[in-house]
Amino acid sequence: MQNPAARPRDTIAAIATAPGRGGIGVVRVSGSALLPFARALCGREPAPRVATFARFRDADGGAIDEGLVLYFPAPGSFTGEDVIELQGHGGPVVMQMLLARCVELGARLAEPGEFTKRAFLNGKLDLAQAEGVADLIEASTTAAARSALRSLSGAFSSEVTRIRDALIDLRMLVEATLDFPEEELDFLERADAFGRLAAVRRSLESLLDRARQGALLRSGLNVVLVGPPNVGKSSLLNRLAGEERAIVTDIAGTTRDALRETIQIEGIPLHIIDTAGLRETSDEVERIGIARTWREIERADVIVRLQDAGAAADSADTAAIDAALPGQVERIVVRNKIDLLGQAPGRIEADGMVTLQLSARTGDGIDLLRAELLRVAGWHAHGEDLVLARERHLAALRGALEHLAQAAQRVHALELFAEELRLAQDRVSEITGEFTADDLLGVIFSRFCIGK
Ligand SMILES: Nc1nc2c(ncn2[C@@H]2O[C@H](COP(=O)(O)OP(=O)(O)OP(=O)(O)O)[C@@H](O)[C@H]2O)c(=O)[nH]1
Ligand SMILES: [K+]
Ligand SMILES: [Mg+2]
Repeated sequence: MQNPAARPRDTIAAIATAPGRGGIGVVRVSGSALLPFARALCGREPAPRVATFARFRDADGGAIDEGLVLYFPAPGSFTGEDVIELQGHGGPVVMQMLLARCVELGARLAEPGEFTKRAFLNGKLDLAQAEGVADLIEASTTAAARSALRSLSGAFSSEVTRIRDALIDLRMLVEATLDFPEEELDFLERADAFGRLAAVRRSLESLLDRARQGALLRSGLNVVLVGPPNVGKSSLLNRLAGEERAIVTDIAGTTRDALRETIQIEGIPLHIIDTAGLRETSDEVERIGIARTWREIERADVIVRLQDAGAAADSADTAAIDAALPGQVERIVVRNKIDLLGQAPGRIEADGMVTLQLSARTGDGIDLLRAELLRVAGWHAHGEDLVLARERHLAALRGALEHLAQAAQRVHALELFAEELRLAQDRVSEITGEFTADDLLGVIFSRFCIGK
């Protein structure tokens, strides 16, 4: 747990509403013993936890704005400290004046995520819940928002805590037997220690699976459209996006800059990237565009490699592209323009490689591509129990599972068995922040927005 002496005590303030003009703007202040602050600002002490009308005053007693003041005495507040919220008129100038007045009264400007960080340090939220706050604000789909709310309300944390507790029970059992070396295996078998280890592994695997699905919801996938010029990459982007985003012409080398368009399939954000067609060229601008294509390919989660359905499947240009593409990235081959050949849409799987036949122009077969994108993304969960995981959570869950796999192989060396259980427990505890380095906290909270 955190050292209480290390708790921050200075007063912080920030505009908590989004920048720009709005009907209402909120300045949030957190610190200790804020009543004198409120008296100086509002001319009187607001009652706790009720909305009080007030005139916000400058140092000379002149009005800056009028609105509502809310006062949450410690520890019954978001941060666990005294919190004051000033609801004024949502203009950027008046909000800045109100914020400046708070600074004049001794507050300093809050860093990004500092309110939530204080809530964490004061034990109001664990780390996974704090991340849920940021993820809810940043959620780009309704499914992502629902999962973030589940994390925020502690559903993810309590699942993690249950697994941690099962590991602690198991460790206690194993460590208790270490003193009786003759009977230890017998004793552990009677206590079903190995059955319990298998059960913890199953719970971790299930959580990791749902966390992986959640990670997909959170950040989506980069899907890069590549191929020779004129095969219809830009047409396919437009078809997937449902609008004319990219320029389409019959001139080879039309697309230069990579163009990115985010679409949703079953709530999963997919970042579709149209690129410059790959070929040898002496055109300087096109060459720069092609260099950008390769940069996008490096960042791809899925590559959709297009070819003209009328061209030979193993034509020299597509063969050269295939040879240069990274082998470990998921790849879908699309034979486009089947309308010109009068062919029906279709899906062919051979040697683990899926080829789709479709027409970007007519839209025939586009559903096959959508379904294929979900399939290669590994999307299969639809339930309410998704976890909006971050890479850090996935790494911790994977690490814990590795230690448990090691433990399962060490049942004849019980000290090592116990040690692997301890390491697994540490990894699981990283998620809720019981066991987390300070520099990691800095990284996590600095990515929040100001005022949160
Ligand atoms: N008949 C037919 N024509 C298509 C289809 N898809 C694209 N085209 C045409 O093919 C030509 C090239 O399409 P683009 O989408 O610009 O191709 P691209 O791959 O983006 O080309 P570059 O940006 O130059 O690399 C245009 O004239 C499109 O109208 C299709 O499915 N059927
Ligand atoms: K073109
Ligand atoms: Mg193009």
